[in-house]
Amino acid sequence: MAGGHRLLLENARQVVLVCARGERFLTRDALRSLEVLEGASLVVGTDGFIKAIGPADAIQKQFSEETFEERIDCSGKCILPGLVDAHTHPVWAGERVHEFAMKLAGATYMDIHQAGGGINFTVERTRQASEEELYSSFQQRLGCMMRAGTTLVECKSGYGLSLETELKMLRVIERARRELDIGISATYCGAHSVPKGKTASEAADDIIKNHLPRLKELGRNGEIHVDNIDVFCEKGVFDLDSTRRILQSGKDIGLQINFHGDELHPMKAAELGVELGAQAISHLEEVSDEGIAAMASARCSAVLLPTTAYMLRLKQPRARKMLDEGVIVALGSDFNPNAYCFSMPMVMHLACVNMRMSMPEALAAATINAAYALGKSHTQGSLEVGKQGDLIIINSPR
Ligand SMILES: N=CN[C@@H](CCC(=O)O)C(=O)O
Ligand SMILES: [Zn+2]
Repeated sequence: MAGGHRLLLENARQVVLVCARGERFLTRDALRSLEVLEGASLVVGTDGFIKAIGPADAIQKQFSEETFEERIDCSGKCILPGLVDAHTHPVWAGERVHEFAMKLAGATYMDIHQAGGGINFTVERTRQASEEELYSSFQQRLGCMMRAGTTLVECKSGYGLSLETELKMLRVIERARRELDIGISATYCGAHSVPKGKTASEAADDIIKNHLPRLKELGRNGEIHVDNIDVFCEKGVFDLDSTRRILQSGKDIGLQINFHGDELHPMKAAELGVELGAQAISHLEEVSDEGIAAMASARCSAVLLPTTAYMLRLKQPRARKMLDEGVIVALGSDFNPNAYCFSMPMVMHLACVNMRMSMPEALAAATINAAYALGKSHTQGSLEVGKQGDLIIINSPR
């Protein structure tokens, strides 16, 4: 239709752009206050991209001759960029409620892991599940995330460990990427735990010799698109050397490095990530001062996960120090059978209360900086002309 557009959002009390000058991330002073327009409207074109944002009367004049598939009166409401969840484990079968009871009785995450529970428990259940079962529960979980305002989510494999089940999980993620109205950044996390009967080094060899070449082939054929490579770099899981080998091999086939580091023990994972050119490192409860400084200068983003520290009663990651030193701080829900949280608003709230982030810092960390962690801040994470029309309207004046 000539002169036609998909959507007109009219006369919002506020349009929270987050940033307005094509910034790929926000740090330091830029986090003191975010870009906000009062009494503004926004137009999304038929291609799904933002065509105009501005004062309501100016947009009304500019588009007076145009038609829209849908118009929404946003009077008294607030428009925000869709939230970006930079870290989730959303494809799995079974549940681990008995482990929650064990933790309440005093067991640590690693006690349970070393006894064969935790990730390995979920691996058993996920191996037994059909692709259809996994897709069905995954779809429901994504629905819950969307209802809480998430429009772009990072989704990891990692409850297969064997090539067969890792590929089953990645096919499930690929299907959702094609069929559902939510943006997905897919992560291969075959090094989430060391499979029974193997050492970390043997598992790394298997990944490098068998898993990654197959992923490369499937990517080339257009069957499965994977964006990131992840490893759980932790004492008693993957040591620094195995982590280095896996991440470097993933990078060699074109994947962005985005991994779990310095969570339960100081491992110098941040230093390793910077050395390898990682886009993002998650957790970082135990990161060193040198690791923080290195991440800041390398523009390697820190994906902080307030639900994990809360659930496992860990010490909080040092968000304030990271922010003060100019690290690109992002947030993720860490949704997984151990941390059952779909909601980025809840994650922002925990980041403010428990990690002492300000509200603008938390919102930037859940939008533009989380998009940066996924290498997608050129298209998502703020409301700017030319970016995807991923947005949420909240029934609140500010
Ligand atoms: N720490 C490693 N992985 C997940 C937990 C996964 C699980 O326990 O199933 C995390 O990020 O918290
Ligand atoms: Zn995780």
